[in-house]
Amino acid sequence: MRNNLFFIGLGLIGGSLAMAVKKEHPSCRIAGYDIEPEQAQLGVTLGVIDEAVLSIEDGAKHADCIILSAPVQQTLLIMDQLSKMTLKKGVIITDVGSTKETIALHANKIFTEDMIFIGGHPMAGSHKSGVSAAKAHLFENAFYVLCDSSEEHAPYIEELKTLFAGTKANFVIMNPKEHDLITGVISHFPHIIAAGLVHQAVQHEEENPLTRRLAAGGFRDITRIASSSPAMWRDILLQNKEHMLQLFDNWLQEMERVRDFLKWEDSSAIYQYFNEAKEFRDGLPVKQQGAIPSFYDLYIDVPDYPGVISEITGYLAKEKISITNIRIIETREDINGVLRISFQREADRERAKNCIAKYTSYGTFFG
Ligand SMILES: NC(=O)c1ccc[n+]([C@@H]2O[C@H](COP(=O)([O-])OP(=O)(O)OC[C@H]3O[C@@H](n4cnc5c(N)ncnc54)[C@H](O)[C@@H]3O)[C@@H](O)[C@H]2O)c1
Ligand SMILES: O=C(O)C(=O)C[C@]1(C(=O)O)C=C[C@@H](O)C=C1
Repeated sequence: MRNNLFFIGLGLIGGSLAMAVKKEHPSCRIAGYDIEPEQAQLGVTLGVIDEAVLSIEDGAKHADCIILSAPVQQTLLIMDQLSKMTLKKGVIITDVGSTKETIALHANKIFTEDMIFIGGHPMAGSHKSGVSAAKAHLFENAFYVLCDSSEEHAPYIEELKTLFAGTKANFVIMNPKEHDLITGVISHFPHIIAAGLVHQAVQHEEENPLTRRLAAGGFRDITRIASSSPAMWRDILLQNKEHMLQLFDNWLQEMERVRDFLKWEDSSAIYQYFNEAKEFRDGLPVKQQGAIPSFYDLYIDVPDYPGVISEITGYLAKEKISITNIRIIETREDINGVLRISFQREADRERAKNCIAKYTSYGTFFG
């Protein structure tokens, strides 16, 4: 068992992985380095890591396994630094980056055979950044891609899976190029669209100041990911440039196609367009996170009075039930509002339903 772990870049993903490791293997000693030392220090305060080190060299020389969890362009630079250091023979080096091909090619070029590089990508996350947002269960049921199919590395891959067993993720081996193409479609390009929709609203706001205030459920849902870290997404796009450029061409054609349906008032084509999308979307697995994290929603019929949100969250806090999101869907004078609370796990939603029934007479239903 590899007992000394070293995380470089201690934000949402590094922190979450460190917590999952510690939960499964309490005897592991986890050190962390972050270019912003207060992040690593916060990691110690929050119990995410055991020790914050002040340089990469300090943490790397004793490590049995090094985890690179910084934005992907930074990962390349950190790899360069590691390749020039004296590390433990047979050290496993892995990363968590959202892109895999450039990193894999770089590792092949610079690491000696005593440095075992296995590229990785736990495919769940959030628009939040920083170690304070880290959660041990972030990757539960998500896919955890490992990009290494070499026979010689098979035993090391097994070691890594054992080390990361606390993530409760589903490990899959994938070719880096294939990984970048698929994640380009279902993760990277959608982030461009979300940011694009926000830019469109900003332009409209100049002429119609009500735009921001009217931005309701649909706009908020589809643009949630526009709140993600700009540095992280800049790096991802730069590393997945070729696939992204192709996806831009496909997207422009797709928008032309639907634009024509509308231009010619082809109502059956418009219906078909939405219906096909709905069928695919409705068919996505809901109990598995995959790259699209599932949120388990609970709707609560609540009276419309100031303080109702804190009443409900108070009951949930009493029973230590964590929520990921909360929103009033509809509030009008004199009628009930509907409060939507999202949970990361189905079990939490079930507990919340029972909790609300215990303390109130408000109706609840699942979304
Ligand atoms: N956020 C997600 O949803 C998600 C999901 C899966 C994978 N990833 C990947 O995980 C990695 C980290 O993303 P995150 O969401 O944890 O971001 P984050 O911003 O929460 O954390 C990244 C941390 O890396 C630090 N850092 C930056 N440059 C560094 C350097 N040169 N040396 C040391 N530390 C450095 C930052 O200060 C920050 O604390 C990225 O490569 C990203 O592509 C993100
Ligand atoms: O849930 C989110 O906010 C995410 O953006 C998570 C998300 C994704 O696109 O699904 C983002 C990047 C990752 O590499 C993996 C997961």
